[in-house]
Amino acid sequence: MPARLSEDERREALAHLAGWALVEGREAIQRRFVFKDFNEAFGFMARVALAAERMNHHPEWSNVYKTVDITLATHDAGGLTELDVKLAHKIDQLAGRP
Ligand SMILES: C[C@H](O)[C@H](O)[C@H]1CNC2=NC(N)=NC(=O)C2=N1
Repeated sequence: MPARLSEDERREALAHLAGWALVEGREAIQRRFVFKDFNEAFGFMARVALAAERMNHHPEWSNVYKTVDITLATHDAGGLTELDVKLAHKIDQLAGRP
């Protein structure tokens, strides 16, 4: 498991992740994705699930109809690592919203 990012590294990573924000009171990042309908939302989740499994790095997420809320953190490290940054970029790409 990679090491936690320093504050500078976190700031630098966030600067390249439009749409993602630090979670209040916790070392994690979050983003909301709103799709056209449930089918689009769930198709996206299926693609993210496959990518996450390949990386062995998994999101915390919830889905209500066409909205998917995602939080990323590296539980084993107790904070943010490069794995979260990598998965966030992959998720943006899969959502078609880089
Ligand atoms: C045993 C297994 O490799 C670990 O539990 C992995 C699985 N997926 C994971 N996903 C996330 N987000 N954080 C982790 O620390 C993590 N650890």
